Amino acid sequence: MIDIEHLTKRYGATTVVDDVSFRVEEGTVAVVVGTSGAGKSTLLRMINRLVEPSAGRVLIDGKDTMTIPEDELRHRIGYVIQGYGLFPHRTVAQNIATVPRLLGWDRRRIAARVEELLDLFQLDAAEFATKFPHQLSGGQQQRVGVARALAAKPAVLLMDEPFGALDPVIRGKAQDDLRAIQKRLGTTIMLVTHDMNEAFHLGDRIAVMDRARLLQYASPADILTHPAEAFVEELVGTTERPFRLLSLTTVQDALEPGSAEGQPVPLSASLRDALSQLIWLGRQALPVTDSSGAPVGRISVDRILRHGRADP
Ligand SMILES: Nc1ncnc2c1ncn2[C@@H]1O[C@H](COP(=O)(O)OP(=O)(O)OP(=O)(O)O)[C@@H](O)[C@H]1O
Repeated sequence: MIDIEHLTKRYGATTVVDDVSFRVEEGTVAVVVGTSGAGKSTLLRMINRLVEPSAGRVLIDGKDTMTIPEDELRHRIGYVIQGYGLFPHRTVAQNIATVPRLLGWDRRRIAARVEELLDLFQLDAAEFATKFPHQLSGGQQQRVGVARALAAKPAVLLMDEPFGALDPVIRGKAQDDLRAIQKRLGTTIMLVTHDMNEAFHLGDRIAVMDRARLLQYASPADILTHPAEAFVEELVGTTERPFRLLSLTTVQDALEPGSAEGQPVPLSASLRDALSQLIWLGRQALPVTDSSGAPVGRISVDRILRHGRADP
């Protein structure tokens, strides 16, 4: 859990983060969005004290970060930046082993951890452990960067535009993978991005910043349906609103009893994907199946449209 309390950063007469407070609950993902120069990266970097706050404080699991030695703090908090910051002359295994080595883990424990992480990130150890960063694709480097940040099992992971350098297809996959790994490990994540789709895809909570101030901190659905200020509404994109809302809800939440003809939709699909399939196939309703492929009901255009309204 991260508690940010009245956090402020000034450079001379300029305030770049202005009295920001919010809590990131344990095991959840908070995404910080906002325009360029809003203060997002500075806010993130105050969590691990790469930037010293001018005022306010940060507590991690209730402990004031000022009472934790800086080295220890950075070992306890994973940090991933755009470009991944991999050491070019170290192999993938050596990169991943960086923090465990600094912490004095023994060789066998480090080797086991590296293998475990390569496996988790779907990188075949026999092929990748001894490669150097320049021998990897952007997507593979990105995975190694996140694996390295997670090596010492940090409770908190900070990510600054972690997918910024990836093309849209790889980016979507990397986001899905991160979400799955985060759920599995229960890591608390604070992630900075420019990309609203990414914010809605990954965030349990979204923090909207503008000109050093936090304008709103709320769930994606709340940000969409109750934007605190005109700026938030604008940032979310009014034409995108219903589609974003539909992406947040699964077929399970709009399931109707009964059956329908046609290609079935999985229960776990988003309403956006279900609507897309309904439009494409020219149907008013389609059957729904669970993960075993068994029919469990139907999904209809009418029901989906109700979920995309401002006031359902
Ligand atoms: N070391 C510094 N000295 C002076 N000003 C700084 C320093 N670091 C950041 N700033 C200023 O603070 C403001 C916020 O910067 P920050 O990088 O936090 O914004 P951001 O929201 O992350 O922007 P972007 O999305 O473009 O990365 C900017 O106006 C920047 O110029």
